[in-house]
Amino acid sequence: MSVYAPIKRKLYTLIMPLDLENKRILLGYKKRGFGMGKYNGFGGKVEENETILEGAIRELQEESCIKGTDLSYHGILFLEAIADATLPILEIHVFAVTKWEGEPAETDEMRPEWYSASPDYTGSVVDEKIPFTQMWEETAEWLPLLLSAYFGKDGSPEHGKQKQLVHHATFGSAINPETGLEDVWHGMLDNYFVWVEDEEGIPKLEGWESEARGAWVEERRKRRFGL
Ligand SMILES: Nc1nc2c([nH]c(=O)n2[C@H]2C[C@H](O)[C@@H](COP(=O)(O)OP(=O)(O)OP(=O)(O)O)O2)c(=O)[nH]1
Repeated sequence: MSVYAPIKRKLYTLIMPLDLENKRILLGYKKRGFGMGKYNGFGGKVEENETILEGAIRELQEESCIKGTDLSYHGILFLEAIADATLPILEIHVFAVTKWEGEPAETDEMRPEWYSASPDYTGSVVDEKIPFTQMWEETAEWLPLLLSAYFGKDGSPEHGKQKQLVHHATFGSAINPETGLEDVWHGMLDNYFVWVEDEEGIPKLEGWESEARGAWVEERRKRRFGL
């Protein structure tokens, strides 16, 4: 009989700078550490003495040298490496930043690069120049939808800003193409994705307290793993 034990969550931020005027997204090429060799937004661990929003603004500045002045909240990624049950679930809070001070510049950790987010964006990853195959696997599930909400045929900055997502993905371990090594954060298995307007009635995430987020993850895990 399995014994159900709630697992810990570790808080991260992930910020996607969007240039609304030129219809571009800024991605960072990670030069070292966790996720080395991949493209992603900017972000990192939330520290004890700061809010999630403060953490987002700090990490954005540390990694890309821009100071965000207009951030929109876009929900949560819950990522779970089931090959190693001792690891915490990554709870990653996603933001877009559409106004900032300063210019993006390379840091020790990240090399920022602009990619076109075409106005004809269809939500398909095919034929897009954004390097989805060199990003974390699950990003291809939600980033096209977010870009489509801002830049797609029916998209607009106002429409984009209203979108929030909940994405719960599990990974079973696979080769990390960037390192060539087996990695528990690869090999996506289950992949549950909703926009918050979804009929499942997810509460507006900004108002979610930590306990409510924890309870939501535990409920999803119980349903999935029958624990
Ligand atoms: N989209 C996506 N983002 C991820 C995944 N895993 C993962 O850590 N991230 C994001 C969350 C953070 O924005 C970033 C990792 O942050 P980090 O390890 O560089 O954190 P940090 O800057 O605080 O770390 P450090 O200075 O102590 O090395 O990558 C994933 O599977 N998918």
